[in-house]
Amino acid sequence: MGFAVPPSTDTIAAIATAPGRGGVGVIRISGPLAVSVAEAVVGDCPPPRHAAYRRFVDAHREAIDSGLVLYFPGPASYTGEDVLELQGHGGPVVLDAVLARVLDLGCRAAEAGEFTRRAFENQRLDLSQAEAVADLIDADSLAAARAAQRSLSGAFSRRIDAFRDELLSLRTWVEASIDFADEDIDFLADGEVARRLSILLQHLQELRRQTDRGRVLAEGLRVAIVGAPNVGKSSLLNALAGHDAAIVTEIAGTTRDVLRERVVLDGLSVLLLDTAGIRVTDDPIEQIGVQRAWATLDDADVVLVMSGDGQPSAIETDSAFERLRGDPRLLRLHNKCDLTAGVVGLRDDGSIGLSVLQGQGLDALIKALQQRAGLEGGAVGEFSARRRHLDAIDRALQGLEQAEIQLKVHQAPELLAEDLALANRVLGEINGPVDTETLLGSIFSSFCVGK
Ligand SMILES: Nc1nc2c(c(=O)[nH]1)N(C=O)[C@@H](CNc1ccc(C(=O)N[C@@H](CCC(=O)O)C(=O)O)cc1)CN2
Ligand SMILES: Nc1nc2c(ncn2[C@@H]2O[C@H](COP(=O)(O)OP(=O)(O)OP(=O)(O)O)[C@@H](O)[C@H]2O)c(=O)[nH]1
Repeated sequence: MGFAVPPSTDTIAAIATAPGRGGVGVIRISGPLAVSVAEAVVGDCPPPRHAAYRRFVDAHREAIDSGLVLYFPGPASYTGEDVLELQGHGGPVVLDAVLARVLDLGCRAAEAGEFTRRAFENQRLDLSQAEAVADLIDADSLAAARAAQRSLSGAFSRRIDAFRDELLSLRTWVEASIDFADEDIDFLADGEVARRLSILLQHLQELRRQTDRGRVLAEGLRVAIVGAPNVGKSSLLNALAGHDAAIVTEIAGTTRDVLRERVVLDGLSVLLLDTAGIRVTDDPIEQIGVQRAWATLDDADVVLVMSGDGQPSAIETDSAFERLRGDPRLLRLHNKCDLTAGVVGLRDDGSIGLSVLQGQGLDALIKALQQRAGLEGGAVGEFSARRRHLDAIDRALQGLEQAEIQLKVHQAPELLAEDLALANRVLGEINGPVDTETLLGSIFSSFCVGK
């Protein structure tokens, strides 16, 4: 695809198991020195893909550890290069000693995510599959892990590729029609292009919905809480988190900064955001805090608006919240129902009655959040995804909408073809190859060392 990475010449090594004590600890080595490291440390290189039990020796032939050795010759390996695994005892001192020996033999300590980066560069994985490796490790619910596993095995990549094929076929057709334009056939007039374009748009919108579900699975549903002072926002946060994550007091305005808390609610990963401090203010220092709170709110998937039962919410009464009026992300909560004997749980108008103090109505809230995530009633996400992917799909959608305008309003087939090409290019960033070091760096640096 016009994107060549020079073969890696150095050999990388790292402890691949989690730091600390463990039953077994694995040292992973990838690169051209793999075979010679095996010969030096265990005396021989075992046959490919067959575990062999050996002593691991230091430079004086004294045993540091004993364990299993595995050799995967490239390209049929995780990284696509020669890979060696030394599976020893999982003690930190032992593992450090074996790693030090391997580094002495000419290997370099791997950076975070470098094994997977090599797998990507050697086309063992595409970019969204590489991201799925990290999402699988970071999964905080079984549903998230399953979705990440599906993306790792290519479920998401195939959907993107299939859509790009569809896009390409329309583009080829449009471009061919442009070439034959002087044959006096008005190809736009028969409506075929318009029909196919509208089907493409529908397909991409459906893919966007599924990608958003996958993003929520992998990254968690972002749930912000707003409301007047003292209505019980922090109490709700603590009740959902199951511990005192926020400070609860009877003094109004206790919460000063944005609090974030990741919780798993009935299998749904949720990032709770307590955005206190939104008010109209002339104080420049306060304004910074207010801006930060708004930025968090703008990013939220759901905005919980809490008021005392029977009281109007801050959205109605407080001009600072004006811009949230009518926002489809709102979910209204009426708290302190214990004081009013108001209806607890889901109400006819879609709002929810709670008594956080008595732990009532929380299950109705969790159910409503699951519904907002598109994952209620045991629905499964087909794949995991990230905000980066969603952004690319959004830009592609804009391209297709633009294409529709070119077609309907301007009847400009050349511009239409260009918009289709743009949509295709943008979607290409999802699976790569991409050659921007910043993007690759930001993706792989968030991995563990040894992955
Ligand atoms: N010991 C160990 N366990 C591990 C890993 C590892 O590297 N080492 N993994 C590390 O992430 C995961 C498994 N991932 C892997 C992915 C591909 C290949 C591999 O050798 N692929 C070849 C051959 C495939 C085959 O025989 O069917 C290939 O794709 O060509 C190995 C591990 C989880 N468990
Ligand atoms: N009766 C009753 N009191 C509650 C309930 N939930 C919270 N409270 C009380 O209301 C008071 C305020 O609760 P917080 O959770 O601090 O309220 P907040 O909205 O976070 O307040 P600020 O941080 O000041 O904005 C505390 O005394 C809580 O114990 C409830 O369901 N019923």
